[in-house]
Amino acid sequence: MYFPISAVTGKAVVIMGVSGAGRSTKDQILAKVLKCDFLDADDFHPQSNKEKMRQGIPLSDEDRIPWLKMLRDVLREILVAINTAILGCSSLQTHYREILRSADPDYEPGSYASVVKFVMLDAPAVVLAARLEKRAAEGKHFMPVTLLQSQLDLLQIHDSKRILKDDATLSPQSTVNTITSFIFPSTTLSWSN
Ligand SMILES: Nc1ncnc2c1ncn2[C@@H]1O[C@H](COP(=O)(O)OP(=O)(O)O)[C@@H](O)[C@H]1O
Ligand SMILES: O=C(O)[C@H](O)[C@@H](O)[C@H](O)[C@H](O)COP(=O)(O)O
Repeated sequence: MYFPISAVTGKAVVIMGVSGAGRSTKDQILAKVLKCDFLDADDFHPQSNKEKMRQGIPLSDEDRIPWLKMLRDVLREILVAINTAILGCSSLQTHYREILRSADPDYEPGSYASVVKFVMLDAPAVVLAARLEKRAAEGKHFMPVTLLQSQLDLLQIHDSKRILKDDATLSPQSTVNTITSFIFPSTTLSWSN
């Protein structure tokens, strides 16, 4: 199927939200459909951060900021190479998102005018808790359900006009369609593989 490369160059989309919102699931589908790089922020956490979360201790700014700066640097390399990336990252606070927005070398702090865009996956806490419990019971993940409340408490979306909200209870295909038409309006999607 025809896929216009020019429609998806030099952009980054961060799929944000609390644990269990479905970031990893949807990012992977989105990156496949858009044929672009996919990054999972969890892969960039130092072992100490993962161990902390495994023990049910929420991360602090001191834990998150070096991790976010590393993600910013990786995104910047992609943007400078005029490529596109989808990043799944909690990005719970406004100042965390500012670090990621500054991956755009032209970004003026506080302006929100960055090629790094945010989409928040939003779901009721009861849905999130059920997903995390199921995932943990399957032994698939280090993140315990007991950390969900701390994530919800930390979630700050004062800049919500700059964030596309998406209903995380809908199917991944529906989310991908919403995100694609918002961020890459001229893109022809290929669902073939
Ligand atoms: N739209 C959805 N409907 C039902 N279950 C979902 C949906 N999205 C994700 N899940 C399930 O919820 C759990 C958490 O999803 P995941 O993508 O790992 O979330 P996150 O990366 O945001 O923590 C996984 O077990 C996944 O299979
Ligand atoms: O900022 C944080 O506190 C973490 O990044 C956190 O938000 C993230 O959810 C965990 O790393 C588990 O992530 P997943 O549930 O997506 O694997």
